[in-house]
Amino acid sequence: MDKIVVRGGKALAGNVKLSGAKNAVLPIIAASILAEEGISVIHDAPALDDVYTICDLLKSMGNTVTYENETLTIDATTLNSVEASYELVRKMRASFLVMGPLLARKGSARVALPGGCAIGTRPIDQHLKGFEAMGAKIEIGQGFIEAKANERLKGAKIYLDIASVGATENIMMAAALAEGTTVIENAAEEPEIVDLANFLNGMGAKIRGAGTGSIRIEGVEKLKGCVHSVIPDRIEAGTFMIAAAITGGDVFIEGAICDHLKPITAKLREMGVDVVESENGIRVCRRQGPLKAVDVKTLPYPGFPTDMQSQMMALLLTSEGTSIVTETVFENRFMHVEEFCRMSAKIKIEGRSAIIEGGGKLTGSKVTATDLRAGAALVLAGLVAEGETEVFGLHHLDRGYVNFAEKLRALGAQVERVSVSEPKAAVEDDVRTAPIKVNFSANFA
Ligand SMILES: CC(=O)N[C@H]1[C@@H](OP(=O)(O)OP(=O)(O)OC[C@H]2O[C@@H](n3ccc(=O)[nH]c3=O)[C@H](O)[C@@H]2O)O[C@H](CO)[C@@H](O)[C@@H]1O
Ligand SMILES: C=C(OP(=O)(O)O)C(=O)O
Repeated sequence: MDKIVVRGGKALAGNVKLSGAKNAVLPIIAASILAEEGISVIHDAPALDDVYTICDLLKSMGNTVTYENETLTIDATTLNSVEASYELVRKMRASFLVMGPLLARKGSARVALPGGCAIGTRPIDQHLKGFEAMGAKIEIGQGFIEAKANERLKGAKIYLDIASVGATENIMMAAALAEGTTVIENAAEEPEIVDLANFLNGMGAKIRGAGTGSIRIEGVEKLKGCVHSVIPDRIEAGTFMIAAAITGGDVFIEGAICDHLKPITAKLREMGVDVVESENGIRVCRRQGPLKAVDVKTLPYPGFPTDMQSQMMALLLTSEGTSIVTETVFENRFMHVEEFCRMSAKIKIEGRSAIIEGGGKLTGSKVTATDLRAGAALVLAGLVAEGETEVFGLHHLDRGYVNFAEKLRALGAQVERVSVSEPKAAVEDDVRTAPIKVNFSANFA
């Protein structure tokens, strides 16, 4: 077990290069299962624990996977199982994204129930509703969801009750090989859905409207492997934008797609931060005055992302005045508040809102990441806290950030990652959401 040790007080400066987006690469890897012919080559695949986990899952189903220099090569012609085991699905909910591709290609899938996690219950009813509308029979028992289609899936009109990212992706993948046309209404509009649609279209799918609330998929008979580059990670970009703003630094975030970052850019500007957009990245400039308090409400894209809520909260702690952060996407995504309070933060929770008294001094402390973004947010708070902050629970952070401490250090932060032996009980308590670290070279040998 490792911890990150941060000493506050340095303004960050320089250039940071983004990795590929976790939330784009995971569904793309799942979609690669749809290829009955050819090999998929996925560039800019970030070296993250979640990527290793989904690759292990693909391998457990007979696919051939290799990873070198951030490029994944997936041969799904050797697929010989339609089962996703509890051991792998429990490490990462996104494993459930193999259900749509398996069902469409093989006519059946047996996937362990993904269950809840640290940020909420996260049901999958909208995914299942979509599969059923396409003709699948669903059975749930003994901790597994079994989906079966006696014949090829049929295109259908599916209205999602919630614009769910995962349900939109799972249904889009299943519909790519279905007979006839599927229309997903109230579809999620996240950039990662557009990236997945581009990958599927590269495989031979016929998808239009990804990135809008209405996606139209004309099913095709066969899909082939293709070559694709994953989009840069907008949440990693937003995290570094806040790292710059919180320290009053000047950082260029190379590779950032400004359009994907509009809600974050808008909030930073409202707070008095100068943000310069350009074609090859985004720059957060050295700030002149104090930060202003603002209110933030998380919403599906293009609203403010829930995956940036805790990092934004860290920034608001350093602003002048009172801010209100309202979380509308997940029902339990304020677990980091207690950890911030260990650092002398003044935050009160009222229902789905957190009321933040900004401007007080943050003090270095021992804290634990409660989910992956909370891990990053605690490090950000540590960058401006008085004294030393130690952040534990890094298995969360490793799911979604490549070399976080190293990237911050290259910008001048006093951050290091060190090995510690954590108390056994603390590790066991967290087993439901803790991804088990896999030996990368061993898994991809
Ligand atoms: C791997 C990945 O891409 N993860 C992202 C994805 O998660 P994920 O795809 O799981 O998130 P969803 O968009 O599905 O969830 C949004 C809300 O809808 C609810 N819901 C979802 C599906 C369903 O069938 N029924 C239902 O009620 C969820 O409980 C949640 O409250 O989008 C989230 C919201 O932007 C992000 O925080 C995650 O980082
Ligand atoms: C909640 C997140 O991811 P996941 O859906 O994979 O748990 C996240 O990336 O912040």
